[in-house]
Amino acid sequence: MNEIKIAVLGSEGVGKSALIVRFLTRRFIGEYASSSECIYRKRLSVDGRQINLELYDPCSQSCEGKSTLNNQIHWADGFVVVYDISDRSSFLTAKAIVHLIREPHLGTAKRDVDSFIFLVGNKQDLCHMREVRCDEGQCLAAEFHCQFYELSAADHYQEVALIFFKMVQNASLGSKAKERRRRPSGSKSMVKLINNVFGKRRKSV
Ligand SMILES: Nc1nc2c(ncn2[C@@H]2O[C@H](COP(=O)(O)OP(=O)(O)OP(=O)(O)O)[C@@H](O)[C@H]2O)c(=O)[nH]1
Repeated sequence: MNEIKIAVLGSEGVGKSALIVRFLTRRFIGEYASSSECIYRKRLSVDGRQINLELYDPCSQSCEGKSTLNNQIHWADGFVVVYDISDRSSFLTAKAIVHLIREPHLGTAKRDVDSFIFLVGNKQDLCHMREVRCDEGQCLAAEFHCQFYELSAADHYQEVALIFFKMVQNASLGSKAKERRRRPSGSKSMVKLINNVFGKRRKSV
């Protein structure tokens, strides 16, 4: 059984939890608890192989047990780096994160050869408020050898699912015999995910 670890990174409010919840439950809820970092687990069958997927959703706000970006980078096999197309500062943060992931000093070969980065411009449904052009995302992705997607967690279940499946597929091809490193604290099952979505502090759209 393969284990694939994917970190979903990006600045506060870009829709990291929305993307993960959309993938895991097919639903866009619109309000997500964000007071703690967590890992969601899912078992998948990809190309006939059983995969134990772990999805890391960091806490952007200050909270106990917060892992550093460096730890997140060392933990993950692949990265979904998210920005909000209607928020230029989130694009700059995404750029900094991608840069950091590609930094040679952070890495071992795992970072340079095996790591996969998908750059995702979320909230495409807010294109009337767009601050980041699509070609800017494409250029950044090309510069850092990432795959690029622009979508809306609110509107596009199929695209969201495709991103995670592709990432798992890529990472599973490159993940054989990888050493396991420190993992961020916190862990949530699907039951806790549901509680998390429905039961905690709410944020409005
Ligand atoms: N219009 C629109 N809103 C979205 C979309 N994705 C997420 N949102 C909204 O953006 C807000 C933030 O979403 P979250 O998923 O909590 O963002 P996050 O990146 O996990 O935020 P933190 O946990 O604070 O880091 C919520 O109000 C979501 O409903 C989208 O595709 N379109």
